[in-house]
Amino acid sequence: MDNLTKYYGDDRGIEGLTFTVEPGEVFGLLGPEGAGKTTTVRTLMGLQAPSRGQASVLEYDIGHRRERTAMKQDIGYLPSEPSFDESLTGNQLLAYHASLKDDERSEQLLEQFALDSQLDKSIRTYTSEQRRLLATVVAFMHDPELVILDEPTVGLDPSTQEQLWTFLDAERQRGTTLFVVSCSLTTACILCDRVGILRNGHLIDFRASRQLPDRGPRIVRFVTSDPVAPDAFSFEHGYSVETEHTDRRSSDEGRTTRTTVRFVYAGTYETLLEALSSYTICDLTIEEAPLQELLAHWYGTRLGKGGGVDV
Ligand SMILES: Nc1ncnc2c1ncn2[C@@H]1O[C@H](COP(=O)(O)OP(=O)(O)OP(=O)(O)O)[C@@H](O)[C@H]1O
Repeated sequence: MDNLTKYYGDDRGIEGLTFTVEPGEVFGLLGPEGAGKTTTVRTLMGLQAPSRGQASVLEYDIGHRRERTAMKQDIGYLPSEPSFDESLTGNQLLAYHASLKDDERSEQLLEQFALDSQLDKSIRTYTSEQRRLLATVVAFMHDPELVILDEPTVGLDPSTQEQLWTFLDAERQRGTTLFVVSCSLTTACILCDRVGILRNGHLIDFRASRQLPDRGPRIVRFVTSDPVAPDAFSFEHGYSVETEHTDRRSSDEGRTTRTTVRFVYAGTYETLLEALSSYTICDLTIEEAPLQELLAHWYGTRLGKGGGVDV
């Protein structure tokens, strides 16, 4: 991409994106909601014209209609929300795609994703997981050199997510180039060799996988009746620690103080559980932190929609 820019009227989608994804690389374009990820994919796929700049996908210049058409047959594309003609069966859909771009491995992929028994049924009857896996088969069936994946694991249950990560990791080992667009740091940490951070339409940084945590950070929130020292959760991989004390009436008519501790944590669960084990825990939740939390930590600012600075 060379200075790839897309404006919607006066609204900026992306501006000045310049970078190259190397053959065989798994590259992650990571950004919060509204940062410009979908704009980048839609522009690369030739679904909308750039306002300025240019890009080549494999050897195809996206500025030329014929080259865009040839490019779409050569690469694989997994949209974030695959849509199909619901009246078709899985077999009919695959036959249609095979007629457009060849079929070298759908049989193997269908077996791997346990979809082979579904193929005579209409897509209308598929679960959302089965639809996503069917779209994955369509994206990889012609054994493309490059696959563009838009939010590949959003909305999948944990076991299907795991299955897709394993599949994509095997694809990496086969040498397929993957361009993964995601707002999930966990997906980026697990899959990518390198990520580009998109914020407010600008690419602000690149990080190699060794500069990423092992997993996406979690928000840990727990409530304890024990006193908590102010620096108790200043771990190497913990940050944004907040504590709040509340006074409660207890059952024996006395009063108890409870402390709620919330922090963002990107270390191992063993270290976390060891730190928590010295407290009487009244309540505990651990959930994936939004990407904004990590970007705020890395770049020292609170980020709003699109990754812009919240003021
Ligand atoms: N069709 C459109 N018309 C006007 N503005 C748009 C259009 N599509 C996107 N934008 C704007 O461009 C910016 C980037 O949006 P984009 O959808 O590319 O971000 P994103 O990172 O994909 O976000 P999300 O994760 O929510 O899909 C946002 O400010 C958005 O409001």
